[in-house]
Amino acid sequence: MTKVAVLGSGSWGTAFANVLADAQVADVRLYGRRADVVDAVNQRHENPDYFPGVELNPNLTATSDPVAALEGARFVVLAVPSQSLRDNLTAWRAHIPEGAAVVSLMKGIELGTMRRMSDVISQTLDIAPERVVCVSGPNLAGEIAERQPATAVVACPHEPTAVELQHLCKSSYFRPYTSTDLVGVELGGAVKNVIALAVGVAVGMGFGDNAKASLITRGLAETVRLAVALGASEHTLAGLAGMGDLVATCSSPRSRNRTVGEKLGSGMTPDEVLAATRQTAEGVKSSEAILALARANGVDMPITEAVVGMMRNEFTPAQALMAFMSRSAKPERYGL
Ligand SMILES: NC(=O)C1=CN([C@@H]2O[C@H](COP(=O)(O)OP(=O)(O)OC[C@H]3O[C@@H](n4cnc5c(N)ncnc54)[C@H](O)[C@@H]3O)[C@@H](O)[C@H]2O)C=CC1
Ligand SMILES: O=C(CO)COP(=O)(O)O
Repeated sequence: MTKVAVLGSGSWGTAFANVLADAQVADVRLYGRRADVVDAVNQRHENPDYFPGVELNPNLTATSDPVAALEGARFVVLAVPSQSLRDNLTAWRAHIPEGAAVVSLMKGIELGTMRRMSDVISQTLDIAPERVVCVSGPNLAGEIAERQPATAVVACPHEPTAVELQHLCKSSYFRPYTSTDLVGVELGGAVKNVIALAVGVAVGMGFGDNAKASLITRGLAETVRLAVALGASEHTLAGLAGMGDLVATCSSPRSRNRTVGEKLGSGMTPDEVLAATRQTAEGVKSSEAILALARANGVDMPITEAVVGMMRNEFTPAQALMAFMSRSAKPERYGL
């Protein structure tokens, strides 16, 4: 059986490891830092912190020893916060098997370097981009842990590797498609978190579906502008990792990013919101990196700019709305 190591036993690491175990074609080992989580997965087939009452596949085993998790792995799946990926990888690097493909589940851009996660992986591990895969799409972890139906995209510049992972994670409730457009798939996942923050702000301010749909649609337009400028195909952004994920995240009260925005929109300060947020809301930090990336490439991203301004406490949600609505009148454009 193909061995797969999943490193990170938070929300998505646990749910994706369970998808792999349910697909029944891989031997899956989940690494977690916390002994109590590891014990609960092994003994009660549950991760009570994230999915209380949800029964995980009994064949899914967990360990708090990364070396044991990584031994013999054909795929190494990474599910940690984007901003800690580089440090985590540096610690794990020596134990990642030669020739293993490395899979990013992250949806963020590194602060400071403006790098996509696949780039951080190939740089830190000194491996070719063809060995790096990204899985993304409309994948709210809670729904997937409950085995509700979902689709996703498995992206890798080396298509056979994407197909190999596709077979390992295809199950009765999880339908993965493949793509070779790693740039488009990664940017779709990272930028949608920022747009979900903006949608959350609108919800928190008490606005309705017109405002939400407007932000989703113009959010997609600015995502496409950035992605195409960086070499992605605009078709990718019309697909599951672009529009699909944007719609799911912006519509779901389960989204951490949308929830952060909602709190901001309802009058809490950025500091108060962050103090009340326990899980990873990638858009908070990635919005800064995405805005820097946009500016470096001459791309206009007004919604991202508004989110950054609100998170920096430079202006209020009401001021951000005013700034957006009073932009110069122009023809509607999608993409560049
Ligand atoms: N939760 C979801 O619905 C989905 C999340 N993602 C992405 O997956 C990535 C991981 O997110 P989640 O699993 O939701 O996050 P989480 O906050 O639930 O879990 C993060 C995990 O990383 C571990 N970790 C390792 N080093 C860490 C450090 N230095 N600081 C904090 N935690 C550290 C934590 O112990 C924890 O197990 C993010 O990029 C997120 O955007 C993607 C799709 C769905
Ligand atoms: O990426 C996700 C859904 O695809 C999860 O979104 P949040 O991180 O906002 O919860």
